[in-house]
Parts: sequence; C-alpha cells; structure tokens
Amino acid sequence: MAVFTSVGLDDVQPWIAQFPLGRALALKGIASGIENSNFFLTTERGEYVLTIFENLSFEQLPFYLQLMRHLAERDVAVPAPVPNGAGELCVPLQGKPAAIVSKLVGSSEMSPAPVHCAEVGAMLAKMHLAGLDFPLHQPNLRGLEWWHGAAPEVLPHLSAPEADLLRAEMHFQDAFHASAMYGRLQQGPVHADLFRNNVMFDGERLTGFFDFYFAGCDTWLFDVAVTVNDWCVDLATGVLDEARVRAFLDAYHAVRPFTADEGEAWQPMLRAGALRFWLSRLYDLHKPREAEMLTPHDPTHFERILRERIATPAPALDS
Ligand SMILES: Nc1ncnc2c1ncn2[C@@H]1O[C@H](COP(=O)(O)OP(=O)(O)O)[C@@H](O)[C@H]1O
Ligand SMILES: N[C@@H](CCOP(=O)(O)O)C(=O)O
Repeated sequence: MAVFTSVGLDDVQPWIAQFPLGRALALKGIASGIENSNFFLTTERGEYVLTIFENLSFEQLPFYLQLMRHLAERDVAVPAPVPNGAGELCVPLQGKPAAIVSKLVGSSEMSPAPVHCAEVGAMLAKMHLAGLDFPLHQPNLRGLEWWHGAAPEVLPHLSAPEADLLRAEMHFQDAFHASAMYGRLQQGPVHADLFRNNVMFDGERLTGFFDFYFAGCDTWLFDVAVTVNDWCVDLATGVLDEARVRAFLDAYHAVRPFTADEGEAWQPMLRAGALRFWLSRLYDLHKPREAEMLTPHDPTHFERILRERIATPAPALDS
C-alpha cells in the first residue's frame, strides 16, 4: 500500500483551482510505490498523477521537477509537471509538498525482451543529451560520498565474506573514481534508478521514464550501468543476458556514441552500479529510517550481481 497521506476528492477540489486543469472529477490511490503517496487524478482537462512527497522537502524538489519539465520540453518521454497559475510546480497539500504530472500510458514491462531494452537504451541516450543544457545542479546523493558514509554503518552487520567484499570493492571504486580516465567521463543529469518498475511501456513502445527522485548529476555511464544491471540481467543468477545487453548498448550508441574512455570504464562502472544498490539495500535493511514504510528490497540480489560482474566481463561497449 502506498497511500501514506489520505486525501479525498473534497480535499483536492479547492486546492486544484490554482491549476489550469478544470474541476477534479475522480481521485484514486495508487497501490504500488514505496516513497510517496500517489493518486490517479481525472480532471476536466484529462488524466494526471498527483504525488504527495512523504520524504522530500520543498527545497529538494525543484531539481527533480524542473528536470522533468526540461526533459519533457525536449521530447524525452517523461511525465510533464503541471505549473499552477503562479508558475509553481510544487505546492503544499495537507502540509506536505505535492505536484501534478501528466499520466503516462501503459504499464511496466517486468520481463523485458531485447526490443524493450533497445527502447530504453535509445531513450536514455536521448535523455542524457537533452540534459546537457539543464541549468540546475545537484550531485547524485547516492554516489561515492554516500557510500563512504553508509559502508561503516552496515559493516558490523555483515558476515566475514560480505565484509571482505564490501571493503575490497570500496577500495577498488576509490581508485577507479580517482583515475584520470574517470575524470574524463561525460557527466550530466542522470536518472540513477531506471529499473524495470520505473519505465512505462505500451506493448513494445516505450511511453516514459518516471520516478526521478534519485536523479542527480553523475557520469552518463553510471546511469547506463545501473540500467543494464537491472534490465539485462537474469534475476535468479545476476548473469547478464548478452542479447539484451547488445540491444540496449547498440540502441544507446546509435543516439549518443560511447567514447573510448567509456569503453575502458565499462567493467568497473557495472561494479559501481551493483555496489550502489547493494549498499543502499543493506542500509535500508539494517538502518531503517524512522519513516520507513515497507519491507526493504533484498540486498543479496545485488551482492550476487557484484560478485558476478567481478568474475565475468560483460559484453564490451562499442566506441
Ligand atoms: N506519471 C505517471 N504516469 C502513470 N503512472 C504513474 C506515474 N507516476 C507514477 N505512476 C504509477 O504509480 C506507481 C508508483 O510510483 P513511484 O514513482 O514508483 O512511487 P514511489 O516514488 O513511491 O516509489 C508506479 O508504479 C506507477 O504505476
Ligand atoms: N530501485 C531501488 C529502490 C528504489 O525504489 P523505487 O520503487 O523508488 O524505484 C532498488 O531496487 O533497490
């Protein structure tokens, strides 16, 4: 259940008058999701999604909402936030920040084939290029610095082999992030959490990326690695499916060619993408936030992926 703040049509009616959407006709809570309260909202002007943010503050939201607006204006398939009459994208509802965005058609593709991976790869490259002139900056808040804060907190909860892996990978990633080659990688706004459940498909047609609330500025290749580690993986073993990886990378490369530095950084970056989610899942399991709402995801899935990426080279990038 993912409606943490309950709102009814009567609460929304006076509030929605500030938006150019006409009257609210229906409001229905959305069951999935773990961070925010989401509702399908029907108004006289069409179908929207209303989100009440449970953990993010008014100060944090402009980066995410402005980024979505920027991308939507450049034809990237993302929900477009609707400004109110004063041009604000985020306004209080029940004392919490809230926003209305356009509703994407379709549903998540949880068993992707190469054709779906190609769609995601091409749209991700388009998104990276469209973000080049986005003026706001926020670092990836789940990047190397966060890993250094989280690792000592989770280490006491790990078995000896897990602790050895975590220490060794942190050491490896420190060296990778400090390298001249890493410093030359193209950076910009990235989604940073583009898992299967954060993309909509209508059949084989991608209709949008959503859930931008882990977005930040980081290397484009990190975004590619995070996405490939989810979309192209055999969920039971963590092994990459070559056909899906090739479809994804070829489609990305056709829109935004990979560089030679990215080719060199690819294997360590896949490990970085696995470490990031192993760590955050460990952290959520052992150090739950006070406002934690649902059962945390299984960390061993990403431990398996990390071990697999260390043991077996992934298909190479073209450059
Ligand atoms: N713009 C949108 N268009 C259509 N459905 C959406 C949109 N945004 C969210 N949803 C639906 O709401 C669900 C929860 O959204 P999500 O952003 O993943 O929540 P949370 O941030 O709480 O994890 C999604 O699985 C999707 O079904
Ligand atoms: N994708 C992350 C968790 C973030 O949850 P989301 O529903 O907001 O995408 C993970 O799998 O650990």
